[in-house]
Amino acid sequence: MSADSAVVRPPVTSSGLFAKVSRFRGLLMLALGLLVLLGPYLGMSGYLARTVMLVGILSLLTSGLNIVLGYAGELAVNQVFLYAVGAYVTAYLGTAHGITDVPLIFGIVILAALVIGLVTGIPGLRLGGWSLAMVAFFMVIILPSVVQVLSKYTGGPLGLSTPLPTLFGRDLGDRGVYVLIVATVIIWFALARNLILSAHGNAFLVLRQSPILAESLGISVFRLKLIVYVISAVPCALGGALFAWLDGFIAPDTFTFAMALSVLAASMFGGATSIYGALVGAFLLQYGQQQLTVFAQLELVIYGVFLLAAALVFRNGLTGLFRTLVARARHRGWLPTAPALRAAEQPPTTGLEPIEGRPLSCRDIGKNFGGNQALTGVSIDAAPGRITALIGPNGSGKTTLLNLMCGFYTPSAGSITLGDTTISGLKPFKVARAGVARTFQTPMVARGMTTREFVASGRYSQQKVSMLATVLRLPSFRRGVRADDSEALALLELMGIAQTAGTEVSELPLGTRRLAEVARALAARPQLFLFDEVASGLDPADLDSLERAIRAIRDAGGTVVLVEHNFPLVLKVSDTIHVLSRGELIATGTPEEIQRDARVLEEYTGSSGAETVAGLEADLEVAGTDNEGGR
Ligand SMILES: Nc1ncnc2c1ncn2[C@@H]1O[C@H](COP(=O)(O)OP(=O)(O)OP(=O)(O)O)[C@@H](O)[C@H]1O
Repeated sequence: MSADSAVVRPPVTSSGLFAKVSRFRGLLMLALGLLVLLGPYLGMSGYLARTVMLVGILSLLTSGLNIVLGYAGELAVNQVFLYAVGAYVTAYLGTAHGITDVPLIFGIVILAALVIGLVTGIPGLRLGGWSLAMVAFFMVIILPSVVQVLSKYTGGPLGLSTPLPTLFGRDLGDRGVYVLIVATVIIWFALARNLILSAHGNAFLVLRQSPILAESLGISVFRLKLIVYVISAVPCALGGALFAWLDGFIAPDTFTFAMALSVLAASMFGGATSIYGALVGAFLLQYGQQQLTVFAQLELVIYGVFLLAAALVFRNGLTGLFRTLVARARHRGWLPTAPALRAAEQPPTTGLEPIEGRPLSCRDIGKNFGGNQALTGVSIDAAPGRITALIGPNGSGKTTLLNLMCGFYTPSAGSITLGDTTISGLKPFKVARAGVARTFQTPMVARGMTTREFVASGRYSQQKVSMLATVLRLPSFRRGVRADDSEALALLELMGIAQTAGTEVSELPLGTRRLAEVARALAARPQLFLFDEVASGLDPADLDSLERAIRAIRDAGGTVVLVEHNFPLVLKVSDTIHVLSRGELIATGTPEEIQRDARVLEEYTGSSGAETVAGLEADLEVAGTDNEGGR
């Protein structure tokens, strides 16, 4: 199915207040930004202008933390270090070398941020989680010592004065600095918004919520986290340069641990996963600081209270609270609901474009979990254009074998090949990129994405639209969005759930989520499909859709491996069935052969083969029910 032949992007059907506000939200934000930008020319007081500038600078730092915490899930609170680097580089170049040109300084500062991001991020992210958080804390703690050691350049405890910036040789006065700061903030948030509201932003969401899902989408978790971490350094360093120009003087006591906490508090209070939450949080913190003298005396205590309040009362900050209230109001009918995406007015798609399935071969596979021998000498094959089922009682090793096929486990013995490629031992994201897609026993979906976006995320590793094209909204970005949309909608239609395209995927019922997962797997256009108990929890209508989809994949030439407890489905769709018991392969055959296999009947029913097929089905069905929602 090509993007072009697929379903046309469905029209938005609702009108009214919501649609109008959504359509003009970008314009409203821009108008608000312009109003603030022109503030000094419209009679804004000097005090208010300074507040706006400080809020803007703090929001840049908070935005840096939001990106790394809210989207990469890493508590890297090193924004103040990068802020200091930006400020000192600007001050030093201005005083020692007379370099004050804004684009040049911005270029140097961004480069410095990227280098520091890479140098600290590579080891920090390799160690992961708390180690990275410690590296980040450590960077802030050692800051005064670094300033002292480099006092020849930093002025040590005495600080450095900073000449005013120039733009192409012309001095920027106080108003010019104001415009520069506000314009930088507006541009940064516009670019950040473009990145977050894109396939890359959706990949960030998946990355934070489920590294396992990210890897099975072909995303290198380490690489993407590093990219997010490095990007997050940029606004912090720019904020430092702007602060140096704003105050005209910098000293080590500006870059304190308390400031690091204020950035964390602003992020928590505004909402770490909201694009504009950084502005809300920064405004509250900065305004509070200026208005309440008690703030100066009890700074750390107040930040602590802010953090506690954010953690206990509204975990996604004020913007999250706002979103929840709006959702509730919509639910109760007090506000118009979001525009529903209508299924395309076309008959359901019944076929797929040809898939170049490749043969899967597992040879003498053994898997040992610290003394627990989960698999021993298992050899199975799965051919393109055929459905190969893997059945067996609970604990017989089916999921272990599936996890070996997709790289989540490495075999203790034996090897797995897909066509000519040995995939055993490869990292999961490399196996995914080699052409393997899977679903999970408990569907893995990311919160904050529509079903359409979730299905399109299956295409991410083939994504050819760069982050640069995305933030600048170049034509290639728009082409990518159109292709993603039409492909995702066509696949949702194939699964019979096109009407859910605009619904939050994590809110779908279990059965529909399973079908969305199959559509997501299909979107990756893999050669090998691994379905892990995909039928459990489906009602008859969903089961029909699933059966149709599995057959469509087979008929298109895909290689399908089905781990399943739903025996009627297995019997209906499979070409070959492998039966595992206690980690060993006990039978291989067609559905008819397996139904008559004495060893299989004995394994399932405990008898020597006299039991009926109905008894076997019943046993397998019970096993399926027991297992539902297992992992
Ligand atoms: N990560 C792990 N660590 C230790 N043991 C494991 C691990 N994963 C699986 N096992 C063990 O391997 C054996 C096979 O488990 P597996 O989940 O593959 O069985 P299964 O056939 O998929 O069962 P089910 O139908 O219940 O999903 C079990 O004894 C299980 O306890």
